[in-house]
Amino acid sequence: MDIATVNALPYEDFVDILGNVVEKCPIITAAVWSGRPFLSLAALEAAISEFIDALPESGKEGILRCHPDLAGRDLQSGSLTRESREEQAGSGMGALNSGEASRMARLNQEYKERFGFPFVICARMHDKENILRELSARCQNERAVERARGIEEVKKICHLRLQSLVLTDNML
Ligand SMILES: NC(=O)NC1=NC(=O)NC1=O
Repeated sequence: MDIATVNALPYEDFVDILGNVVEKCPIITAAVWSGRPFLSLAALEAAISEFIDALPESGKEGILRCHPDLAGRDLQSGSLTRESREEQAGSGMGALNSGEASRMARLNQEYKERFGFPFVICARMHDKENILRELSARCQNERAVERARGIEEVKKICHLRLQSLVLTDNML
């Protein structure tokens, strides 16, 4: 699908197709719909990014809380969204040994207790060793730093999800 097709989508289809580019936050897609027509995929992405940046801290933290833990309960119970399932599988979250799995669970819990929102990282850009290293390191940060870092990661996840749905302009 190219950006012209995206611009021609009725609202329902726009949200059906693009509603999960930010995990479990279709409100973001619903909000940017009124900004069409988008001159390019980059312009659509910028509209999403601007909507997120304009949110108060509570809104940003709400977006982070919509993300399932890496190698967490949702993965164990098979209730991840398709996108998250693919992302987590790709980074080896489904293939942790028992030591790695318990370390992930402990660090995720520690992170969440410290910040009040979950650790979020763009899993497609990391392997499991890197994710564990990042999680351990980022636990030491301040809340404001992690809120901003988590939102940066949300935008990377969104970028890759959009790339898989909409042809980038130079591919037309
Ligand atoms: N807590 C997370 O970082 N979750 C995730 N990152 C991804 O890239 N996909 C997820 O489900």
